[in-house]
Amino acid sequence: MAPPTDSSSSSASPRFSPEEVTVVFFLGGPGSGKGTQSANLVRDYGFSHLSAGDLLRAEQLREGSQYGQMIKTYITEGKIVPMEVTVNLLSNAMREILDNHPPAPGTKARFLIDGFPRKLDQAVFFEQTVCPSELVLFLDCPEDVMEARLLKRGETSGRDDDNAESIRKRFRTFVETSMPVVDDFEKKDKVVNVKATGRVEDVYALVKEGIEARGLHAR
Ligand SMILES: Nc1ncnc2c1ncn2[C@@H]1O[C@H](COP(=O)(O)OP(=O)(O)OP(=O)(O)O)[C@@H](O)[C@H]1O
Ligand SMILES: O=c1ccn([C@@H]2O[C@H](COP(=O)(O)O)[C@@H](O)[C@H]2O)c(=O)[nH]1
Repeated sequence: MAPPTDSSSSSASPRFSPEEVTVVFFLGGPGSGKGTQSANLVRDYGFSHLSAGDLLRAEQLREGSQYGQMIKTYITEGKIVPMEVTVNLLSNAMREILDNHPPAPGTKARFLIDGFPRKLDQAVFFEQTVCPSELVLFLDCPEDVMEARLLKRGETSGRDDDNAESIRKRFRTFVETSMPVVDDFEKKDKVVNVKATGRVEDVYALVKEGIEARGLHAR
């Protein structure tokens, strides 16, 4: 992985300005459907989708990565990888997308950041050093529904953490560490809260309604 850029210093200004990019954080418990709904949002709203979990899994597998074993352990235990690693991966992925696919003149690039921030310090660090977020989309789903979805996904996903024991740990981390992030953004009136128990297309209809009400329109 490239070494941290200047933006990793908390005294630096953000690497990207909100005039240049729109960042939407996409949160929800494990198995709430973030990845599934992200595909719809990419298709209709012109987002670039960045999944923090996918970036970490790719880094884990990258030959020569100094973080590979550490990431594997954190993921299997359902714990949150130290934020500098994740924020650096996200920030570098954003730079690469902007360089390779610059937005059309007069438009801002849109980034849907899936499964991040999972911890309050990550949220603060990202917004200070990478870019402030515009909105937080939150999929609200009970654990029994998420557990059934994840166990089913685990039959084919090959993921180290789609098993009963890791799922239980991920749920605990979500409640104890990630829900406070959602609560904090709620206080700032930045959260679009969507009930995610219905069929994929019904959840997507609610997602669209919620973000359109906040002024984010299809493109
Ligand atoms: N509304 C839905 N109804 C039924 N199954 C769903 C629904 N949404 C997603 N799924 C299925 O549930 C599983 C988990 O969905 P998905 O991978 O989108 O969740 P996620 O929130 O991204 O999970 P994680 O955070 O663990 O990566 C997938 O197998 C997906 O096909
Ligand atoms: O910001 C993040 C996001 C994810 N992780 C770790 O990855 C796994 C899997 O994440 P998914 O979003 O479900 O793909 C998660 O349980 C964490 O261990 C992280 O550390 N930081």
